[in-house]
Amino acid sequence: MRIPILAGNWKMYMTPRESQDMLAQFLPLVEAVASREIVLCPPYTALSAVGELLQGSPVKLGAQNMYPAQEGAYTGEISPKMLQALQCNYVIIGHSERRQYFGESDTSVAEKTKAALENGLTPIVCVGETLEQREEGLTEPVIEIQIRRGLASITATQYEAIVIAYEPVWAIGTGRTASPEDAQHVCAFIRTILASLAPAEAQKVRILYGGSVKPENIKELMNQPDIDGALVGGASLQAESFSRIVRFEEQ
Ligand SMILES: O=C(CO)COP(=O)(O)O
Repeated sequence: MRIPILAGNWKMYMTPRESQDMLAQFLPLVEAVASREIVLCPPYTALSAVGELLQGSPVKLGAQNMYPAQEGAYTGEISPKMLQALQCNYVIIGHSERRQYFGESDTSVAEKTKAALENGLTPIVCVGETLEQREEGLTEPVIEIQIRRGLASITATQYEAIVIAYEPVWAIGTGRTASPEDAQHVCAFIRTILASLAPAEAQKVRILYGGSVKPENIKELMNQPDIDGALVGGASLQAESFSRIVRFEEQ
């Protein structure tokens, strides 16, 4: 039984003050919700404020990125040790925006995934094809390479502790969601690759879908057998829409 995860990626939005306002509305709306994990990934500058507000609530804290070393002369970077000190449980690794704008590669994804696990953080490893790749029929090979290379640094038993997010690049922030069937198809494909890498753990790995998830489409996505949750961008910034996504059965 895989416990669903509904995770909000706030990207480069939300000051500490704005986060406070959002949480004041959001937390009462989700406090009674059981049998799922709720995760918020604010920007670094709001992690501390959000972490304090989440104490005693069922909502967990995640970061959007990290550097794969404990400390050192890496100006501008944040380490797993620093995230741990703020009681972060999750960290997003290899988001397509980081790959596209900041030169992240499958190699850096592999290093960061390993470092996250070694430091007790659950990595949410992002994969996804571009529109061009999809139109050329390359979705499966692209995803397969991202998974095999991005997870190359971990052992089979560590698979149980990772989360994968399938985020087709063409669906992110575009209002264009993958159909539930298309998303299911790719998530099932991801699980077959995981099964070839870690046969005993593949059924336990949570696979999330991300890309224009909204209250209106979450229920159908969650009804798919291989979709175990969602990684939500824009719709996680408002208490009303994200709480409805968290309470997906009621939509
Ligand atoms: O990139 C995403 C989450 O990581 C998805 O963003 P949107 O939900 O805004 O499309």
